[in-house]
Amino acid sequence: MEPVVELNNVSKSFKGFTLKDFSLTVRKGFVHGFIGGNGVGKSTTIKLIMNLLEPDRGEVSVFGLSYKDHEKEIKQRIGFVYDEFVFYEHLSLAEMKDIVKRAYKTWDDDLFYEYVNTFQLPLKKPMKTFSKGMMMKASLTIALSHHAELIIMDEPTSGLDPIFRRELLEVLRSLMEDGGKTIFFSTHITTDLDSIADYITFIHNGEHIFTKDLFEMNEDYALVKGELELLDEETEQEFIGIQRNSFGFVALTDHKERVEDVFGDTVLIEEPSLEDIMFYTKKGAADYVQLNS
Ligand SMILES: Nc1ncnc2c1ncn2[C@@H]1O[C@H](COP(=O)(O)OP(=O)(O)OP(=O)(O)O)[C@@H](O)[C@H]1O
Repeated sequence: MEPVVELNNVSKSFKGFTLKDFSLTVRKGFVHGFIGGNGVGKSTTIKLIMNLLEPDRGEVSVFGLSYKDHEKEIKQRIGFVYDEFVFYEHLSLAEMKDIVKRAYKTWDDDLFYEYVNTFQLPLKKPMKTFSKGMMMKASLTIALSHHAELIIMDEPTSGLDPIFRRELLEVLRSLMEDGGKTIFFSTHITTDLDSIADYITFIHNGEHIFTKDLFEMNEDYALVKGELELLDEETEQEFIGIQRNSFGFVALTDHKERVEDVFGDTVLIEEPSLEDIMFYTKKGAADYVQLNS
């Protein structure tokens, strides 16, 4: 499958934080969710993809092109939705549109007004009067009005109410119906991804933990609950992370069938949420560091 974004062993350091040898492929035609806790490097990665930051090491390419020689072309083909206020506050949306449209060869006024209608946005009011949800809608409207092939969004749903989050997911879903488009977005609201993402990348403390197909994740991962006596050095190997309490243990595995064979009906097997997968994967990594330090 054609890669739209490729990061190859990219590193970027700030005081107290390093994105380490980060590699990532975002494939054309899919929705790719980027998950991780606060301050783990999601925005840094997105800024590297957008060429808003330069890597210390490694390579970034978008549409198979490098920013060094093709910055303008790449930016023409991306719709970017950022989590911070990027517009001039005193302008109205109509005024903002007139400024932004000059930058894009493929700007489409009809499409712009269609989104303004869908989102019921005021065209003439200064944008400084917009609520956070309205700002996000305005930002999305601008990002979608030039027929971008790749939509990149940094935390588009954070701080938004559930109704708007659902509306946004609907817009993204209908965008994907046209085919040929790719969406990459970061979030820490993992339930938003369950219904829409094809691939998930999990980042923790600047490290790429995994990129997986969501469908395969649902097939392979399981949350296992049982009594503490079932755990020993050998059976513990079956799990990515284990949490013990006075009633027993809860653990995550990524080879459900094998665990079913090993434990039979002595354990309860449930479908994990993405949040469970993040929690136990992080826990497993922390326990591993503790055991080996
Ligand atoms: N320009 C910068 N200069 C110095 N430190 C930075 C800079 N940008 C980010 N950092 C630090 O790098 C770390 C990762 O930040 P980043 O914004 O990428 O995290 P994030 O996963 O997007 O977090 P959140 O979900 O909280 O927005 C943080 O510790 C942050 O303080």
